[in-house]
Amino acid sequence: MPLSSLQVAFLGPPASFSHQAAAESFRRATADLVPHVSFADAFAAVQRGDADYAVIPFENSTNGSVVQTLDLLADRNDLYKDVKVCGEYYLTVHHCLVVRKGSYPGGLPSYDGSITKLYTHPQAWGQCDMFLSRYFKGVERQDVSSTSKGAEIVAKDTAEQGGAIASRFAAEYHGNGILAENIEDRSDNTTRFLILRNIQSLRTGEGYHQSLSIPPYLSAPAPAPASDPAPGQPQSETTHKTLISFSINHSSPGALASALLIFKAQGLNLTSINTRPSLKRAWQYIFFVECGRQPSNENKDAVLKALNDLRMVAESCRDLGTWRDQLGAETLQDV
Ligand SMILES: O=C(O)C(=O)C[C@]1(C(=O)O)C=C[C@@H](O)C=C1
Repeated sequence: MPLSSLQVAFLGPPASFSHQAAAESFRRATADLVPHVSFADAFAAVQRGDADYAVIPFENSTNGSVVQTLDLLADRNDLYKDVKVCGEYYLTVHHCLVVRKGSYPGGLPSYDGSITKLYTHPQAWGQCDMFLSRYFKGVERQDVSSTSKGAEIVAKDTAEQGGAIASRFAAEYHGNGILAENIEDRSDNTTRFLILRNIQSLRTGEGYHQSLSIPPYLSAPAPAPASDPAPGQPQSETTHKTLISFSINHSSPGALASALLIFKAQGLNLTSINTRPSLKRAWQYIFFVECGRQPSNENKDAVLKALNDLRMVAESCRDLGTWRDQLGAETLQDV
């Protein structure tokens, strides 16, 4: 029986950066890319099984973590208990100042300062700070659900002179003009997206990945090689990353230090730590720890052991998934 298309959720409307990341990361699969109005909707679609995967921004090289995503991963109300990370994708993000088609034909050199309102996703402001301070100081800013939504508003609303920060793709998709291109502070501006799946779904299990010829990083952990490597030698060059969230009793001295030492004891390399408020008590946090290991026979149970030990010292603890690093081992060591 032919396999039906994969359903891949992304933050819409079409032509958002999330759309681009979804299209690029599933380019080798037969997939329907389905827009959702919020990250929460995309998480819910994966939890319900309406979507096989979701492609969700996690952090940006200029502006840092996407807190909305961290809050959804924190899952304080147990809404997304089967949603886990199975891959990642890095997208270089170039922003444009998008305007209504036909306005400002002379471009930025002759821009007269008449734009009264700017629209974009909250993540994009901090990525274009220098350009905005130079040309749009004091102009009202309105957060919208995505960069693409901002471009759509500018195209439709003829009552005001609006501008949006969005991609060239979004400008063209919504029929806009472009006042300035590459307005991001740093030319290497990159957003890392996480690829989420439902761990209960057979359609997103490892066997399914392999039968579909979809990107290898969606089938982490990697299968063991035919012959065992020499003791101490890694099984593959690719680092496996794991994301774990936990909360601890802050009143106990050294509780956080003890929790972090567990990763070291298991030979897991900590690559990032994020926090979000627990929302149980003020000034108490949920910690998100990302750790990496080069898979070897010696460390194949390292994550499981770390989770078991963590459960002894943490108030709560959750395995949010393991996947193959897409940056490459050398780059990871440099960071
Ligand atoms: O608004 C979009 O186009 C998105 O896909 C969201 C998002 C984000 O939240 O980081 C994705 C990439 C860019 O960093 C800016 C915005």
